[in-house]
This record gives sequence, structure tokens and C-alpha cells, in this order.
Amino acid sequence: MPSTNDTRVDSYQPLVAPQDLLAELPMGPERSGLVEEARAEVKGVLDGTDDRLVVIVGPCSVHDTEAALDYAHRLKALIPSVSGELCVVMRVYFEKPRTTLGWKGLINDPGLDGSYDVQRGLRTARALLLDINALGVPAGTEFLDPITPQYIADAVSWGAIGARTTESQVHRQLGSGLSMPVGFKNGTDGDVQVAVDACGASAASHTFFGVDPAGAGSVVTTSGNPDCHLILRGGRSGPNYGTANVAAALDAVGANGLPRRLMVDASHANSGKDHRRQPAVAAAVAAQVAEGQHGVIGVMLESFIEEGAQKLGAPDALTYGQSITDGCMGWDTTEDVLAGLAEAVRSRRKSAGQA
Ligand SMILES: O=C[C@H](O)[C@H](O)COP(=O)(O)O
Ligand SMILES: C=C(OP(=O)(O)O)C(=O)O
Repeated sequence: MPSTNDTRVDSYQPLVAPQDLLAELPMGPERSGLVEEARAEVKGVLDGTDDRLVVIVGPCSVHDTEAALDYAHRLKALIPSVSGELCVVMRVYFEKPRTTLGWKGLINDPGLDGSYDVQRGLRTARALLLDINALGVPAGTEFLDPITPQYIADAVSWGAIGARTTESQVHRQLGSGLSMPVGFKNGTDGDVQVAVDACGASAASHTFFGVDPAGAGSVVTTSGNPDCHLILRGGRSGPNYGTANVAAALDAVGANGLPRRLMVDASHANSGKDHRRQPAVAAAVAAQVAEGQHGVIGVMLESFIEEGAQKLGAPDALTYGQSITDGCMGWDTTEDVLAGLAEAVRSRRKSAGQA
């Protein structure tokens, strides 16, 4: 009998059960407390009970845990100077959705060399999240593979669904079951409605295929996630962070019966993927905030220790603290941008007579 099954699958390897990795690398009460608190703070900003801005800031992707932790230490030192105005969450991205082909992130290939040691990737990612949380710095990440959250989501305070997956039912279902607030990016073509639809879809209960904590294939039923929001990241049609774009997007959100709130990504198509343009984008968004725009609840920034990006070559020849995916702002610029965003919140308070 010819086999018609799995004709293009080369191998299967057993995967550690989520509950075993969680037991090996437990959160503990202090980290869990931080995550609970950070999620509540982000939700407070989303709901308008907290008038700060959520700022998701950090490298485009983590490829070197030492440099990521170094960055987290810098952020920890900076946070007290802006925490009255900004709810800062470190961008800790382990999964990269590629336009065509390329390195798919630390979980998929922690060796950066095509060895695809996914078990090590999961362990390394979780260990880093634990270290960052232990510093008192909350973490945000993009969820790309629908199984990954079982291994790391308990250590994540804010989640994203990316531009390439916002329209995917699988990812909307996933969002409906995630325990943290979740941002949906507009599509890569600039279509905002797909992300608005995603927020509405994720707010509902869903039943779908997944894995349980023991790693068994399961039918999963979720209760729905009311803490979703749109993220404007620009698109092939151009940037969408301007005043008119923001107003139109808020109207689209409102017309769908959702809370009028959105985050602006200063990177990606909003900066033409040029990290040097992120400060100007952030400044334009800050100006809208300062002028009293309460619909903007947050900003995303791609930032690392060294500015720019480098090509992924031999792992031991890489420049320390520089992105191997999208270009990032360097640390000094990041400090200035965060100070500008904090100043915008103070101005908004002043104009509302709250200062
Ligand atoms: O943020 C990262 C990238 O913009 C995204 O993963 C796509 O990258 P690529 O176009 O280099 O594949
Ligand atoms: C892939 C990303 O962004 P986008 O989905 O907007 O392209 C990202 O933020 O890493």
C-alpha cells in the first residue's frame, strides 16, 4: 500500500510538556505578583482609569539573552524617572514572523545557525522572562505559534498579534484565551479594519484545537478577552500615525462598538523601517497626546543598546547589543524619546487642569 500520509514531513520530535517546563522554571509569588500588577496597570490605561501611556520598548528580537538582560537593567534604572507618566513594558520578542524567509526567533533557533533546538529555545526564553520579571520589569511579547503561550504566557504582561497574523482566525482565537491585554496590528497593507475585527472577535468566547498543560491535544474553550486594542503600524500605503489617521482609526474602533483606544507603533511601516525616524514618529504622537488626544493609550518602540541592525552571520562575530532583525534606536536616543513621551503626558494633564 502506498502511504498517503505525511509525505512531506521529515521528522517528529517529542516536545517537553508545558507543565514540566513551568515546574522546572517556576514563576514564584514575587514574579507572579509583578505580572498581575503590570497587567492590571496596562488594563487601567486601556480603560482610561489610569491617564499614563503604555510604552512597549525593547529590541526587535532577542538573540542574545545577556544583552537582553543588560537592556532590562538599563530600563529598570530608567523606569522610576518616568513611571508617573509611562507604564513601561519591555519588548521581549522571541518569535519573528518573516515576510519570506529568515531567522524565526530565539525559540525556533536559539543557536542562530539553523540547528533549530526548539526545546532549548523554549527553556532559554522562559528563563530570560523569569530573569526580567525578577528585576521588576514587566515583559511584552508577540505570540505567533499558537502552542508557545503554554510555555511562557504566565510571565508576560502584554501580548501582541502581528500584522501578518491579525486576520488569522487561529490568532484571534488565541487572543481570546490569553490572560493579558493584547494588541492587534493593522495589516501589512495598512488595512486597519482587520485589526478592529480581530479585537471584536477576540473579545468573544471560542472553541478550537490546542494543547493542555500536559501537552495533550485538546479542545480548548475560552471566555474571551475584553482587553484588546488596535496598534497602528503603518502599511504598504504609508504611515498611519498622523492626526487624521488616528482620528479615523478611533472612529473605526468606535463604529464597531469597541472602546475608542489604540496604540501607535513608531517602527515598522510608520518609520519606513528606518530606526532613525522613530524619534520623529514618537514626537508626532507625543504632540497629539499633549494636545489632549486620550484615544492614544500607548506607543511601541524598537530599541536596543546599539543603534541600527546587523546581518546575521557567525554568532560569535556579532556586535553586542545590536539587533539582528529590524534596526533599533540606540539606548541614548531611547532615553530622550521616553522623556518626550512623559512630557507629553504632563502637558495633557496640564491642559485638562489636572497638573
Ligand atoms: O519586526 C520584525 C520584522 O519587521 C518582521 O518580522 C518581518 O521581517 P522581514 O520582512 O525581515 O522578514
Ligand atoms: C513583526 C513585527 O511587527 P509587524 O507585525 O507590525 O510587522 C514586530 O513588531 O516584531
